[in-house]
This record gives sequence, C-alpha cells and structure tokens, in this order.
Amino acid sequence: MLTGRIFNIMKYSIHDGPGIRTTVFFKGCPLKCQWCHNPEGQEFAQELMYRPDKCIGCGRCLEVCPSGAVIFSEEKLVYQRDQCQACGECCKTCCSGVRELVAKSMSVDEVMAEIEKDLIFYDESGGGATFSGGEALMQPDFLLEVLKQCRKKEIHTAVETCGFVKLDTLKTISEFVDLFLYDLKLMDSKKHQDVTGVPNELILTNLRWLAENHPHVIVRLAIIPGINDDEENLQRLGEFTAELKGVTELHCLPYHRAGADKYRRLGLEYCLPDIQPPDDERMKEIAGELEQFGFKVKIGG
Ligand SMILES: C[S@@+](CC[C@H](N)C(=O)[O-])C[C@H]1O[C@@H](n2cnc3c(N)ncnc32)[C@H](O)[C@@H]1O
Ligand code: SF4
Repeated sequence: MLTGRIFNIMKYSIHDGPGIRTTVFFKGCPLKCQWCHNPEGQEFAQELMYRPDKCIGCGRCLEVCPSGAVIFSEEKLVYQRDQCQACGECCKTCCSGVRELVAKSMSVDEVMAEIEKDLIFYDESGGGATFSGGEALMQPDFLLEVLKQCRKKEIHTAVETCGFVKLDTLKTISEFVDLFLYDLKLMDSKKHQDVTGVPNELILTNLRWLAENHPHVIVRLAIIPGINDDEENLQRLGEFTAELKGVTELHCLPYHRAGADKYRRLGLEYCLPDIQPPDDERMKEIAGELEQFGFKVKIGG
C-alpha cells in the first residue's frame, strides 16, 4: 500500500493559501535552510524529539530500548542519539511526554479522511488543502495520489515548495495542483548554497517553466534580516519575478524564531541565534520596493 511520511496535519490554517485550510506536512527536504521553522521536516528518516526537562527518571525507556540508546549515568538517564534507531518503543512507554516520534506513516485514505473532516469550512471560506513540509514534492507518488483524490472531490489544493525537484516531477504534479506557493530564498547561487545547502539554478529554471505553464503561481520570500533582505537581492528577485509572465503576486513572510526550540529537541544547533525578526515598518518598506516591479505584494502568507 502506498504510504506517505507525514509529520503534522494542521487544521484551520489561514496562512497557507486562500480561506481556511488543512495543511499536511511531508517529511524530507532537499534543502537545509538555516532559519527553517520546521527542522523536523528536513530529514526523510524517522527521528525522535527529546525533552529531558520533562523526565521524571522512572527508567521505563531504559528497560525497553533495544539499541542501548538510553543509559544510566551519573545518577540520571542519558539519551545517546547516535545509538538511537527511532523505533519508538521508548515513546510508547514514557508517560511524561519526554519522547516523541516526529512522523507517522499514513495511507492516502487516512490523509484524505483528515482533509475531508473540514469540508464545510473550505466551502464557506474558499479554502482547501495545502501540502507543505519539509518538501511535499520529495514524495511525489504519494502526493500525486492525494492530489488526484482532492481533484475528484473538488477540494482546492495548494503546494508550498522550495522548487528543488526534477522538472519532470514538477510537470507531472502540477496538472493536479490549483495553486503553487513557490519560495525564492536567495538570488545569488553561491549564497543560496551557503545558507540552504544547495545552489539555486534548478529552482529558477523550474519556476520559469511553472510560470509559463501553470495558471496560478505565487512567489514567496521569507525575509531573513542580514541574509536576503539586502538591496541587491531584492532588486534581483524583483527583476526576475517581473519577467515571469504568469506571476502577478508576491508574498513576503517576516522571519520568526518559532521553530528554534525544535532544533534543541532534535539534537541540532540553531544557526541563527542573533537575528531579530523584521518589524512592520521594515516589512512595509520591503513590500514597497518590490511593488515597484509591478506585482501585488502581500505581507504574510
Ligand atoms: C517550512 S517551508 C515548507 C515548504 C517548502 N519547503 C518551502 O521552503 O517553501 C514553508 C514556508 O515557511 C517559510 N519559513 C521557513 N522558516 C521560516 C522562518 N523562520 N520564518 C518565516 N518563514 C519561514 C518558508 O520560506 C516557506 O515559505
Ligand atoms: S526548503 Fe522549506 S522545509 Fe526545506 S529547509 Fe528550507 S524552509 Fe525548511
């Protein structure tokens, strides 16, 4: 049976496309943006979120762990992530919420059942389902089946993407997507590589194709102060986007640090400790600059 690796399904979302939406988060992403608020969506492999502050020291995890990832040392339980195989046995036995598996395997029917629970809200608000992550396009077979089901049931669909996928995959998927929310992170490929782990040529090529062949593409830019809000980047992004015939709208998302704590729980380092979110005035200034290229600019999703 076809299954997807899903790490969250968010209800009543109003920032991931028009109206009230259900957003499905796919695990696995080809990028590792330093500011990403969903670090649990980056690795395709299953992972464990760990919150030692909640531990009451009962030792149940130590008893059930088959790989020796939990040890008793200096009078406390110690979790050795490098030994962990994310089997989830400790999560089942822990009663304090210290351990949690990030993702679960879901069938198309299970995902559709979640989406369909809120049909009434989509109808009233002009909403639908959004597929995000991580990167939904990294699980193309599963995504395609869910999209086909949505089309059959007349549920509006949006895909949030970083665009770093094979063009053929994008072509196949795009037929069944009503709206693309397409991120452009940085125009300079070298800088893009430094902060996301990959260059941007493929992303730009794919966006050119999509803009010519899909009726509804919105370009998105998360404003990360000191990383992509400089004049040169905004100018290049504005010029590039203005040349895309089908794109008339651009959304600017202010950087936020909401995901910072999740890095700690995943045993990762949050690389951007000192960056402050841009204030409203700065966001309006940036929106004003980009509007001069002739498209509608919205602050927020
Ligand atoms: C987490 S990404 C997942 C979809 C896809 N991988 C992408 O990058 O578009 C969804 C959106 O969140 C934005 N985002 C990620 N981290 C952010 C942060 N710290 N502050 C503001 N927006 C952020 C991204 O720019 C993107 O528009
Ligand atoms: S591409 Fe999206 S999900 Fe992937 S790391 Fe960047 S912001 Fe996060």
